Amino acid sequence: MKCSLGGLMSRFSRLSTPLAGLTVIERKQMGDERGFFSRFFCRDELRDFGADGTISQINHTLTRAKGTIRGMHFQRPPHDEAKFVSCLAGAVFDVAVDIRPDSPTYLQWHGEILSGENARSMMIPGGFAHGFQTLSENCELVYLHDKPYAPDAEGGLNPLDPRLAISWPLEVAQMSERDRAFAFISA
Ligand SMILES: Cc1cn([C@H]2C[C@H](O)[C@@H](COP(=O)(O)OP(=O)(O)O[C@H]3O[C@H](C)C(=O)[C@H](O)[C@H]3O)O2)c(=O)[nH]c1=O
Repeated sequence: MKCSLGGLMSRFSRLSTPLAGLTVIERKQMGDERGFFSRFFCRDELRDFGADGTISQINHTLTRAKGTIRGMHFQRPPHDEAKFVSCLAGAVFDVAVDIRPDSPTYLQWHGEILSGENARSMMIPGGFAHGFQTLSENCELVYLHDKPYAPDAEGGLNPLDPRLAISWPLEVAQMSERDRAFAFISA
């Protein structure tokens, strides 16, 4: 059964990125005088999310200060998770880093602005580290994960690592001690 009101109209647009497997999904908003309705996720249409479009966990974060960086986080295999990242309030510069050892774009990054306004999500397969910088105050993000949280399998890259050279838009306002402590990648 198609995931739409009887018709075959897709509820999402897809934008490709320079990193294979990393996709930007744009939610279509069906507006009327009251506001809009949009489908946030649809397993049938987004079956390429993770293993088979299955959602294992949904997380929600609030980041209060503009300029804060969270990341760059990942889980090691076999817990390497796909993430569907959306910003419902505020705006963030969302970044994924290719950490697939055999990838031709290994250690390359791609960034997108996600905001409540632009209705965009980053669909990130396993094999990427993820992080973001807030571009406004009080940013709320929702993450869909295709695998459960596995703290013993957590890893991270330093968001300020010169080897990654991520072009963060703002001065860094806040980072957790844990994120600051991630070692730089040796040359
Ligand atoms: C990720 C996660 C964390 N936690 C606990 C662990 C800590 O006690 C607390 C905060 O965790 P952390 O400081 O890792 O939160 P963030 O720095 O926002 O990390 C997240 O943001 C970056 C950008 C991501 O991409 C990851 O999804 C996620 O790591 O929540 C859980 O209980 N379940 C979870 O799935």
